[in-house]
Amino acid sequence: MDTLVRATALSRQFGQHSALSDVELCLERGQVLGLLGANGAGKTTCLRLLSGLLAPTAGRIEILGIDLVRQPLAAKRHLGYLPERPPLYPELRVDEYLTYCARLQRLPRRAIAEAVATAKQRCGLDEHGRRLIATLSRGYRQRLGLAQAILHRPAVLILDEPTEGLDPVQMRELRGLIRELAQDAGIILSSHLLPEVQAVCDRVMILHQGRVRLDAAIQTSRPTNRWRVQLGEPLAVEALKLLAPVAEAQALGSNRFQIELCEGTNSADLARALLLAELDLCELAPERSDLERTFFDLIGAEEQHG
Ligand SMILES: Nc1ncnc2c1ncn2[C@@H]1O[C@H](COP(=O)(O)OP(=O)(O)OP(=O)(O)O)[C@@H](O)[C@H]1O
Repeated sequence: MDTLVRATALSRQFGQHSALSDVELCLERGQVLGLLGANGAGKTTCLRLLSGLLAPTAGRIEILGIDLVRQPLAAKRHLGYLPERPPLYPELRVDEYLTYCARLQRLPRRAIAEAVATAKQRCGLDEHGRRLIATLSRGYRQRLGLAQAILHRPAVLILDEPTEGLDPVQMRELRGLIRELAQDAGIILSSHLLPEVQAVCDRVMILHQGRVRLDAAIQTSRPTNRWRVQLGEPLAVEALKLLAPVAEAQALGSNRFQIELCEGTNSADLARALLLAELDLCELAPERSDLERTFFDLIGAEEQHG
């Protein structure tokens, strides 16, 4: 395994407030690690520590084996960082901005034009080099933020809520780009959106009040095909098991059931089968994914909106 980031016993206090406590984190090449948590859980603090923008109160961070606190310049050479709001200058053109960032990254002068062209190409900005940043849409600003983060081809990319504020099409494109970038790098991103983490990450760390509550691989092998059904009147669960689309059924109450559908069938097949059996269907809703259930079990439904 090629370990890119290792954080041990990482903590950060703000006065008396403990924003992050005893976090252990490990990122391998090719991996996308998602930090998931409600507002104020400590995600941004964690990412700012890992990117060297904030000093830890305690603990150690190694980037490709280099101590980030003791050798910040050497370690940061391997890091690309996209903060929640990309640091853009609206009065500059895309090319000017990326050239400026390449100089800040101390890329050799002769390598700058090619690095800018490659970053633009990877982020779908080929046609936009001459545009003023002030005139870019939110999605394109985010792409530009990502382009500045990958200019120097870092081994580690740290992305703070990368799809925040994007429309669904832009979101999908950016997720595709993140997966593509992960082919030869390691990526840590934060999000408070469960589907986002499920769509793009291999591992998830759930943070709650600054502590890691779960660190686990994401199961992508089989999408859940479980549904919650409420009928107008009580029914024995065995009767449901006889319906063609139903692979498994479990009673949650006299008229409420959790149903697992057979492969190749969907909720419309289930609804049709229930109606054909002259059952009074009151509600049919997708069951929460495993990650969603875990999140709610660990953190509590009320914190989701906190
Ligand atoms: N500079 C600071 N000074 C004081 N407290 C801070 C500072 N930065 C963060 N905090 C506190 O640390 C805690 C964690 O904040 P953080 O921004 O890391 O959470 P988050 O998970 O990124 O939240 P969000 O999803 O809202 O961005 C919060 O209670 C926040 O108020």
